[in-house]
Amino acid sequence: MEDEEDNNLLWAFSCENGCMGILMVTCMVLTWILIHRWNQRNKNGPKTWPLVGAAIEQFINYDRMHDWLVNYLSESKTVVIPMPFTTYTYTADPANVEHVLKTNFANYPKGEVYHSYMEVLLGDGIFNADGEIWRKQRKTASFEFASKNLRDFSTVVFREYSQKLHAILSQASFQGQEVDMQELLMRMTLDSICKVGFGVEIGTLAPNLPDNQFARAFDTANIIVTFRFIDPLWKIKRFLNVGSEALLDKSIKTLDDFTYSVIRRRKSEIKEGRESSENDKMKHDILSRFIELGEDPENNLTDKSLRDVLNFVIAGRDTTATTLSWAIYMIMSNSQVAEKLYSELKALEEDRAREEKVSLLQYDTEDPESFNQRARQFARLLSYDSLGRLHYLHAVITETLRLYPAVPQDPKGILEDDVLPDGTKLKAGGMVTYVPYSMGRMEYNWGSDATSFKPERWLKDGFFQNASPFKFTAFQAGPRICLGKDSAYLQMKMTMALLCRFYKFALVPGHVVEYRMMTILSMANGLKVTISRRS
Ligand code: HEM
Repeated sequence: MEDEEDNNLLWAFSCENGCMGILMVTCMVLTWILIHRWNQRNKNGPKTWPLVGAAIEQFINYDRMHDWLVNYLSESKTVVIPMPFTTYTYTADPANVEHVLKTNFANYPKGEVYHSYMEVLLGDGIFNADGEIWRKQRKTASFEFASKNLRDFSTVVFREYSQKLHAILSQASFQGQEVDMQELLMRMTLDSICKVGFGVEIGTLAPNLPDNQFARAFDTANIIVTFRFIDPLWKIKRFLNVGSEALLDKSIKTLDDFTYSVIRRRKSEIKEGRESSENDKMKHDILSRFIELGEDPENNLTDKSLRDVLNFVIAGRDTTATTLSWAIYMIMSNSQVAEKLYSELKALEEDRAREEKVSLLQYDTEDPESFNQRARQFARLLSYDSLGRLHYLHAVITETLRLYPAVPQDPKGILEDDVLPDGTKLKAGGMVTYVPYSMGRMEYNWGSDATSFKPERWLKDGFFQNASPFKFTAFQAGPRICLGKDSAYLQMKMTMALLCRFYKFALVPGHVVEYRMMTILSMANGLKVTISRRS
């Protein structure tokens, strides 16, 4: 009996001690958390929690992450966000951006992590390389992109595909059908970049909008490698070859089969062309030019490095299509801009007809035949030089990129500890990200009307004026500035000129336009519109 009482007493004591212990630990943890939170009362950026940093808040805001950053960056030009095991620094300050992208460029590479995630798709291509490998490719590619041959060839290709798009829209307008502009623009830019890059016709913009194996594999691979950045299990899945990684493997095989067969075909065509010395068989696509350069052993271009022409497809396709989608959305939402643009295009049409000594064909907006003929005539008048005269259109596209940059945030690795011009300390191994989406919306960068869509801000006496590339960062800046910028403007201006001269767009009622959280600022639900014809 006594024993039993002793045991009960012992039990009660140990329970009491246990409870006290738990209580003490709880109090200590709570005090730690309270001190941690108290110390942050004057801190810029999101308030963090011990160990997990700002991960919870970032996770909750994941789908609206770009606007989440806008809120913090409008309070402070640079914010430092602790995360589990690392720190992310985001900046919208042009001085800091110049430091990262130019002044101390060597300290901020794409980095090993990016390279390992993207290698399966991009190999060691220009978009995915650092150091000497990147430098060599940049030199060769810059030379090619500056060539008049490539520019003339691109102009012809972009005109041809804008016309194909015009024809699809014409049919939809006569039949009163809704279309998803983003989907059509994605098809157009894929077809045209495959033509410019590889010299092949993949035909996804044919009137019946066919399914295409290469296009599907390309989209799937692109989505899955992007998903790797937020999928902690991708390496295990890859090792086991299951789930998304198995699908990626299959898609890469399709892309490789296609690319290597084009390389083989193009090589033999070049050889045949030479043997028969038929100059008209000469090709101006990027792949053909690289094959020719590869004949010089100094350039050391293997089939594997020729396959990396895919980098240009990745770099140029979605960026151009999403920018065009947002530009059309901006024009729909700002009718005065649409009208000003229409006037500029009508004036150019008349000027060009005069210059070419042709009379403009009469047409009736209710008659498909004459309407389409006049559009074809206008397209023929759109040359590289005449597009250069469209200053208002240039401003419309640039203003779109200011508010809806195709690459909304661009992270860089940090090789060594550094200090940004505003005093922010950066630790080696972390990430620093310049944020074009936020930069375009900051009053401290663009004045009190920063969030308004105003193409006029880019014009002086009717002429387009550039801004510093460290403030307008849609194309990056410094030694790695986008190589396809001029080519992208050429295609966007060609397409917009033809579409905005002949059509008015209206959003399908109830259609919600919002971005999808991806590396490219695409529209989550596409851009569903109805189209009417203009006189
Ligand atoms: C609106 C259209 C475009 C936008 C907004 C855009 C934007 C960008 C940005 C932000 C980068 C830097 C990416 C990074 O390093 O993380 C980049 C790089 C690049 N872009 Fe573009 N781009 C566009 C169109 C194109 C086109 C049409 C091409 C080629 C056909 C192209 C070729 C490249 C290449 C090769 C690079 C890598 C340059 C290097 O690392 O040295 N881009 N672009």
